[in-house]
Amino acid sequence: MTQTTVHANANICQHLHSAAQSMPTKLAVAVQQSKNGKLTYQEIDFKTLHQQSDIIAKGLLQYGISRGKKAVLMVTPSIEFFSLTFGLFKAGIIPILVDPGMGIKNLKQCFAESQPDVFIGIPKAHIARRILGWGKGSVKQVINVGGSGLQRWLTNATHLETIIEIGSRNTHIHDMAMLENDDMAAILFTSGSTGTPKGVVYSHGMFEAQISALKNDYGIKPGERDLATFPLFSLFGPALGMASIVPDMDASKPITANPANLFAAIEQYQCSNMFVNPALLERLGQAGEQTQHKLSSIQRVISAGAPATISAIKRFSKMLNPNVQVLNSYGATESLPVSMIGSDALFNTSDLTDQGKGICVGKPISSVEISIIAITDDPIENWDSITPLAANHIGEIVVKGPMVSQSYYRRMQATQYAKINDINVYRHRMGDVGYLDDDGQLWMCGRKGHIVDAKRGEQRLKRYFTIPCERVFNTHPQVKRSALVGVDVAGHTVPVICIELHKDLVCSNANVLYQELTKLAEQHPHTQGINRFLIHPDFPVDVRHNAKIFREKLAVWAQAKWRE
Ligand SMILES: Nc1ncnc2c1ncn2[C@@H]1O[C@H](COP(=O)(O)OP(=O)(O)OP(=O)(O)O)[C@@H](O)[C@H]1O
Repeated sequence: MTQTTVHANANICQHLHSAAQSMPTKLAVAVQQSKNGKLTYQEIDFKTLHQQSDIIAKGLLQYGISRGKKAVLMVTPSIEFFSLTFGLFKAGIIPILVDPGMGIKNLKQCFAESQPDVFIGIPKAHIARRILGWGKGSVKQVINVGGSGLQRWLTNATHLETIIEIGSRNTHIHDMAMLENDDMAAILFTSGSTGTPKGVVYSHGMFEAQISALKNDYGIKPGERDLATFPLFSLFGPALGMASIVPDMDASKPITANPANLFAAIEQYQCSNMFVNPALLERLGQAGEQTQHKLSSIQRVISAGAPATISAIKRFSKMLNPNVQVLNSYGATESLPVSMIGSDALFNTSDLTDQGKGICVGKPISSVEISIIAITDDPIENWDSITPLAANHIGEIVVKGPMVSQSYYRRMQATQYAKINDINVYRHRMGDVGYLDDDGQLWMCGRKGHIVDAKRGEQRLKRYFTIPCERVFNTHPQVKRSALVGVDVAGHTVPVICIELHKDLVCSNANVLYQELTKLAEQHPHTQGINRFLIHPDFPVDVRHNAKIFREKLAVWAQAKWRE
C-alpha cells in the first residue's frame, strides 16, 4: 500500500498569484479620495499588487516578524491596506481585524484577548494605542502606515516605507507560506451587538470556501469590478480576479457615507457588482430617489450583515436595470454566507413576514447544511445526541460547512457553547432562531438571547420571538420599528413592545395608539397576550448597520419606565 503525504498547500494569495499571471495589467484595486469636493483615484494592477505584497512579506519577515505571529491591522482602506494584508498572508503572519466602530472599550478588550505581537495602523490608531495602552504587554513591534510629519512622529513606530525598503533589498523570490487548510489564517472580531465582541478564528480553508461561494452561488467572474464598501469583502475582490473599487467613506459608519462619492466611483469604473450593508442600501436608495440616479452598469448587489427592509430594497432597486437582483445574504462573522435570497423572491415573502412568519433569508449556499434544533442555553457536546426539528418548527439555527469557523480565539467557554462536535468537524450554533419551510428555505425569527418567555413566577406561560412579534406591530402606519423585551412586573415576566415612531409623526394620543396595537396583537396567535407598549424616542442600534437594535439596553430602560 502506498502512503500519500498531504502537503500544506493553503493560502488564498495563490489566487492573487494566478491573477497576476493571467491578467497582469488589469486593474486590481482603485481607491477614491475626496479632497475639497474633488475626487481622485489611486490604482494598482494585479501584477504590481502581487509584487508589492511579496516585497512587504519579505520585509516583514526580515524585520523580525516571523510566521505565526499575530498582527493587529488598523489601516483604512487604501492601496497599502491591500498590499499589507496580502503581504501578511503571504508571510504566514496572522492579521487581527477589528471594526473601530465597536467603540474604545470593546477594542481594548479585543486586544487584551487576542494578545497581538505586532500593531500595524494609521497614525490615529497608533496615537490611540499609546494613550489607551492597547496591546501593552504583548505588542513588540509597531508599524505605521501613512500620515504627515508630526503625526508620523507621534506614532513612535517603524514606517511601512522602511519595511518596503528592507523587502526590496532582498532579491530572492518570496516563497508564499503554505498552511494546512485549517491552520489559523486570521482573527476576525464579531461586532459585539449582543455583548463583548468575540475573536473568530479564520483558516485559509474558510476563505477558500467563501471565495467558492462567491463564484458559484453569487456568480462573480474574473474581470468584474466591485464597489467595495466593506474592507473584509473588498479583499476577496483581487482573490476572485475582480477589481475592488473603494469609495471614500468611513466603512465602520456606512450611514455617514456621501452617496455622490459612491455613485461617482461606480460610474468611473463601470462597476458590475456592489457590496452594501442594509444601512448603506437605505442611504443610497434615498439619495438615488431624490436625484433620480441610475446605476446602469450594476448587474448584482450583495447585501449582508443585518436584515434589509423590503421598502429599502424596493427604493434602491429603482436605480437598477430591470431584473438586477439585490442578493440578501444571511450569516455571521462565524459563518458567512449561510443562505441567500434574491430581491424578487424576497418581495413574494413580505406578506408572510408581516403576518409574523419571520424574515425569509433563502436557501442554503451550496456547501452549507442548515439544521434546526430544539432551543436550549446549555452546551451540546455531540451532534449524535441531537434530533433536528422537522420543517416549520422554530428552533436554533445550526450550520455545517467549509466556511463555518471551528472556534473562538482564546474563548473556551464561548466555543463550548457555540460548537457541536460532529465526527471530525464542528457545527456552529448561530445563536439565532428560525425554521426551514417545506421548500428548504430558511426563515429567521431573531436572536435566541432575545426570546421573551412570559412567566408567572417560574412557570412559563408563553414564548415570544422578536421578529415574528415585532413585524406585526411594524405594519401600523405610525410605527417605524418596534422591539420586544421582557419586563418584571411584581415577580412575573411580561412581554413589552417598545415603539419608535416615524420621525415626521407626532403621537398626539398614545392611548389610542396602544389600543390599536393591542387589537393587532389579538389578531395573531403568536402575539396574543401582548398588551403593554412604551414609546421610545430613538432606539439604541449598532453603528455599523444602524439596524441591530440593542434590545438588552431597551430592556433595562423599559424595566425602569415600568417602575416610574
Ligand atoms: N440577512 C439577515 N437577516 C437577518 N439577520 C441577519 C442577517 N444577516 C445577519 N443577521 C444577524 O447578524 C448576526 C451576525 O452579525 P455579526 O457576525 O456581525 O456579529 P454580531 O452577532 O452582531 O455580534 P456579536 O455576536 O458580538 O453580538 C446574525 O447572527 C444575525 O442575527
